[in-house]
Amino acid sequence: MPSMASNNADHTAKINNPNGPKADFMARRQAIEKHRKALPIAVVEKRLLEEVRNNDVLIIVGETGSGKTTQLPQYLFYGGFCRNGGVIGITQPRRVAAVTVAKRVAEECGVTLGQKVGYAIRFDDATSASTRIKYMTDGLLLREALLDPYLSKYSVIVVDEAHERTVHTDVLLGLLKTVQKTRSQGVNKNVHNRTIEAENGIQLEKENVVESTGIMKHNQGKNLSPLKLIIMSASLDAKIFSDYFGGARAVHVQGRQYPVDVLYTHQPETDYVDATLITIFQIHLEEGPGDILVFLTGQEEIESIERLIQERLPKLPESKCKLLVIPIFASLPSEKQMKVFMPPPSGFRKVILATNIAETSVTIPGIRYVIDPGMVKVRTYDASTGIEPLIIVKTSKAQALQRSGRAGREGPGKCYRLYPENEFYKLKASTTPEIKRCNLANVILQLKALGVDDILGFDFIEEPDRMAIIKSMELLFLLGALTDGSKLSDPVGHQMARLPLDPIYSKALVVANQFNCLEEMLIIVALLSVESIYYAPREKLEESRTVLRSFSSLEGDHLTLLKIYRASDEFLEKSKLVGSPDKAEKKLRKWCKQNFINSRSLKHARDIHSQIRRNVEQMGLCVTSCGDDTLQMRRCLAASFFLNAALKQPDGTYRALSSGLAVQIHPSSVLFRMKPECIIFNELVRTNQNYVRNVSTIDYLWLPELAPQFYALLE
Ligand SMILES: Nc1ncnc2c1ncn2[C@@H]1O[C@H](COP(=O)(O)OP(=O)(O)OP(=O)(O)O)[C@@H](O)[C@H]1O
Repeated sequence: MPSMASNNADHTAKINNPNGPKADFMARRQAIEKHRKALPIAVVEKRLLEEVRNNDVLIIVGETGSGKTTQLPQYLFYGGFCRNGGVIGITQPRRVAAVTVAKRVAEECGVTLGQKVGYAIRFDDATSASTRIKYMTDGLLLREALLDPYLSKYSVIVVDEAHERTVHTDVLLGLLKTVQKTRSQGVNKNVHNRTIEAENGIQLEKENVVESTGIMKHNQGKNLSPLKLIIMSASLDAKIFSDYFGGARAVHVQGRQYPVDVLYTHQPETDYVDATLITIFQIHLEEGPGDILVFLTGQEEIESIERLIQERLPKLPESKCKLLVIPIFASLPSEKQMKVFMPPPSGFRKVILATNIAETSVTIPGIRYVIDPGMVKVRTYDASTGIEPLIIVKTSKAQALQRSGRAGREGPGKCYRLYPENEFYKLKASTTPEIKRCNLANVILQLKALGVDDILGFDFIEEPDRMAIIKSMELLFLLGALTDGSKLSDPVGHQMARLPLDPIYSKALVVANQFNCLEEMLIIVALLSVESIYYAPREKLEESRTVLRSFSSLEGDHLTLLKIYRASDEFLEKSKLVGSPDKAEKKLRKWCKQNFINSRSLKHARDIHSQIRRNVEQMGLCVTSCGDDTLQMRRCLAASFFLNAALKQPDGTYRALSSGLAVQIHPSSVLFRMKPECIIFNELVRTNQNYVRNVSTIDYLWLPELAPQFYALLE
């Protein structure tokens, strides 16, 4: 039976070579070289280098798959841009792209990953002193700027996939604009003991910064070279970026490697999940070899389609090959995410069910067919209520182009858009920048930590809503992160800025330290940071409720979550005593299934837990436990989440105290039937009703006692 894996030219080199592994290696290198030379960007290599030499800021727009992400950094390296030890930094909006592209480029350069070519993402640094081409997330580069405000080790920074306009990309652009200006003026010649208020309000040369960071000390008196800045994408409105950088030059790289045939439905689909399933099976039964990539909106949808495929597969007419379904979404542990990049076993066709995590930059070997239902889940923010609902909306044209661009990377491909063609033309050209639709508390915290005092005066590429800035500042003030003078408070604000969490959760950890229940809060925050850890198939709903009752705490969902986590931890530790770690993990997955727990979400929460535990320990906080004192724990929850308190009304519904919204306890909560007088909650779900999830019961009188800064204002 022929392998359905791919028609990848590179794969051919993997076939066992009778002349041994060395010949295999040579054949693969030759295939890679041939492939590189055939990329559309290869013919403009010299011109691009000239453009970078002549322009401090360059915008590059080129078709998906033309070779921007993998090739340009190599051209720059060989073009002499690392000559004085400078590093070429390339930012990506997503971790998975940073990792996989770095791996590919290391392979193309014939070097070990982490040497000349490396990557750095949060909690995972595969770079060394010899790294010259460094892929990283945009968020990571922002964190680097906290330690090294000049980004002094970089000679070139490439902001890739800028069209995504993540909040990190937007803030980074503002920061880079200032850093570039400062570096080109060479003001750093007399770095120490001076404070220069640069444009954007960033204090680049504060004495305390110089004193407090080794990197800055190292740079004292050193003449930093100018910084080159490149902004790249396949689907970018170059004008916005060009205007922002004072009329920066934009160049277009023409041509794509392989054609992608785009197909549309005749009619709008009423049920896109069902239409997706039908399309998967149709391709599988009727089309030639090649793997399938499907874009879905989130973990729950992916898991439900995964189940439906497995259910319907046996009923299909016999096909030449079998289907191997592999999910990929952000909260999946990274070793599981990497599975999508591996070739399937012989005789299998891969179907990858992905969120928009696989939408940009990545090349998944073997993909020939893309299914795009045209929907995406986005977080929004309502500044008037402070609510951040996740909603499912239509993609933009830019996203649709990126999605189709995941096919046609190793040969001609097909993209099935599950909507009529005229709908495509009605889509928004690009996605609304995240900064215009998100809670800005985290951004403000980071900007403050960078020394930007005047947030309203910061030169954003597109201004966020003033109201959203003010509301987010208010929130930070109420959380104690800002002083009356709007400076980062000491130590709370500084501690919060160091934690890679939503500010409310960062504050909860700081508060828990004071309540002596940091051990418990670390677990709770980790569990609140993942999608639901419960998993109950519809047909087993009653059974799951009975099983889960054994973990229920009458005091609420937070303590219930804590019990589940501890029970799973105890089970895992016991299993490790009698078997290998792998076997213990396997047993834990079985335990999860029996207890209707989503083992993927639990694993993700365990990873987050160990990461944030390391963070707080590095910050010098002491991880102590309040033991069985659940009263203390609930007081700590009230002190942490006081902004999300709600009071029972005579009709049995609740009124959220900060927004005034009428809400109800979600049926999945352990408090759904009990209906206590006063609650705090962590999530608001908007369907036809406003439901609150992750709820605990508290005493109303605790609120003015533990959060007088807010409840005194309400009086
Ligand atoms: N991990 C990989 N495995 C196999 N081939 C790869 C890999 N990464 C890249 N390629 C090949 O290199 C080509 C260029 O990829 P690259 O990511 O540089 O393009 P791009 O122009 O940046 O695309 P996009 O705009 O979609 O990010 C791909 O089309 C593919 O043929």
